[in-house]
Amino acid sequence: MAFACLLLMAGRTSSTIESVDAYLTRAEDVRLTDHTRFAAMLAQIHAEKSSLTVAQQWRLRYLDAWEDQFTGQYAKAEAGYRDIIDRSGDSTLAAKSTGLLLSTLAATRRYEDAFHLAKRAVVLLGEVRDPMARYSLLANLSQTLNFAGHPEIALRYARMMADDVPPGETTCRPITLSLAARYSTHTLKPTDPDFSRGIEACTTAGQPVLANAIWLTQSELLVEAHEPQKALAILDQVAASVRETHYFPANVSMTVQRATAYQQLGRDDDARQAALAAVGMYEHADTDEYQRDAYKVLYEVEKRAGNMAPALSYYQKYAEQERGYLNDVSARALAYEAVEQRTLVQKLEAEKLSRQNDLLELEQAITLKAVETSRLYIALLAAVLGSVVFWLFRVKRSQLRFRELSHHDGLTGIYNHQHFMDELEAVLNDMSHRQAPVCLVMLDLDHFKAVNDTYGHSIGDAVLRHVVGLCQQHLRPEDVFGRLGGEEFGVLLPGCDLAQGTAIADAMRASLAASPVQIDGKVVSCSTSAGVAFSGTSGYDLKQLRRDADTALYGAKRSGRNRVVAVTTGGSLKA
Ligand SMILES: Nc1nc2c(ncn2[C@@H]2O[C@H](COP(=O)(O)OP(=O)(O)OP(=O)(O)O)[C@@H](O)[C@H]2O)c(=O)[nH]1
Repeated sequence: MAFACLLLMAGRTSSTIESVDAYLTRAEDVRLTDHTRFAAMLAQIHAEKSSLTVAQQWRLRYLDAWEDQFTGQYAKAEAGYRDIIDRSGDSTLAAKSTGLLLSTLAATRRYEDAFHLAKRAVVLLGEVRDPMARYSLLANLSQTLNFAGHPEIALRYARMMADDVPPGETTCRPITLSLAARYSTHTLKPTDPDFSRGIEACTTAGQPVLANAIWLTQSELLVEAHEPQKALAILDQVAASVRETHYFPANVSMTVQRATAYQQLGRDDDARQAALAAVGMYEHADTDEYQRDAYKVLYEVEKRAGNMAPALSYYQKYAEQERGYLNDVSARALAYEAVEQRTLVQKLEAEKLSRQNDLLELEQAITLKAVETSRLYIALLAAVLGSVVFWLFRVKRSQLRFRELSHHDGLTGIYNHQHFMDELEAVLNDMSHRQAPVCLVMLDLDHFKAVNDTYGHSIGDAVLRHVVGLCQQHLRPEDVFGRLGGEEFGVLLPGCDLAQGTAIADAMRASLAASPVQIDGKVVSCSTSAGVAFSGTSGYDLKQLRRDADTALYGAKRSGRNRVVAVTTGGSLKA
């Protein structure tokens, strides 16, 4: 973990060009390798700030933020980086600022913000075209993920960097970050060949901060492996360079390692001195693994010397640091998990929304389908009902028509023989019950065969219809009129005595005789004979009445036609 802290600020080197842009580039390049010069260049360019273009002013803002971060003014640095990310419109500068803001947030223990930003940075990775900006972003992501306790992901980012080293860059940073991640996995040995490869690459690249970080990692592993002599040899070798860079984490790490190594060697005074120097490097109360290790050395040394009071005091401080450090580690892990969970929840919510949307669309589709189906059903039902009604109507009409046909004569429309007889039965029955008078009149056209023969059958039909029409003019609603067949008709006259019945029969006869039919320009004369039977003489029996009426009719024919003959009392006929 010490190595992860050591790498929270990493830089690069470059060349000299004579222009504002070149000047800014040169300042950026030397910020780590020659920080004093960088600070001077920054002051110089601020003096000429008014002549800078907008793009150059944003670059200056970026260098200012970097300097704020380097000098520990994290709030100012963060404001600067966020300003650049949000407003500069320069994707390369925004990517670089995102990377550095990541390390600033981690350094100030705002882990949740840092990991949240790391999530955005991963998205940004796909958008950044500038190879260098992408490379830097990968580096910061690797550091942040390692810091969050996910060295395996950090290692993958470091390998992505190694696979795509931009022109002008070396393998220094990928190796450094890869070693840092591997250190966190506790699988790194101090003899790993990457140490020498990394130190050589970083030294060649003029990156003393990173080269020192690798050295210090190797010595740390040696201390942990209880090989203090070898560790001290490395520390002696890098001491000057570490002091020269003024990089705080490296300086404090080197001092604490030295204290531990001395203590392992039994050089307690040197150990005490180095450990006190390490804790003295902190201006503000803080908790980290360096102080923890320093207080542990102090506690061990004082305990061995029998100084129990200071030993106890150092032990308490050691315990505080240990607790603080562990809290910090778990805070990082918790923050990382919180961001992961939040991202997961957002993703799930988005999926849920999408699913709900799908469901809604499906429901709408189903509703539409249901509406369509209902409409179809309604239409179908209406059609079925319509056809049923139509069918019923037709059936009824057919029934009525059939009844009409079965009750009525097709040519004249009056009752046919059968229905006439049925009606007669009913009416006679009724008359009989009431003992009311009733007459039955039988009509038979005279020489109708001659009409057919002379004018044809169709004119004969027309004459038949004409006859019926004329007769109906003399009949009351309660009278029953029927065609018995051919040119023979019957009329039942309820409530009529013989005289009334005979009179009606004669009225019909006379009307017929006086009304020749005009058809197709032809005048056809027609007469009828009639026989009348009366209930008063024949009774209410249909057969008897019919028989008597027929007899009377026969009498009318026989006595010359075109006349009415009635059956009187005793069965005699009267014209
Ligand atoms: N045009 C037409 N002729 C019919 C119909 N039914 C019967 N006839 C005719 O009516 C005539 C009846 O003739 P007949 O029974 O000899 O009687 P008639 O000629 O009327 O002579 P009388 O009854 O003795 O006066 C026949 O020629 C039948 O063909 C019909 O529905 N239409």
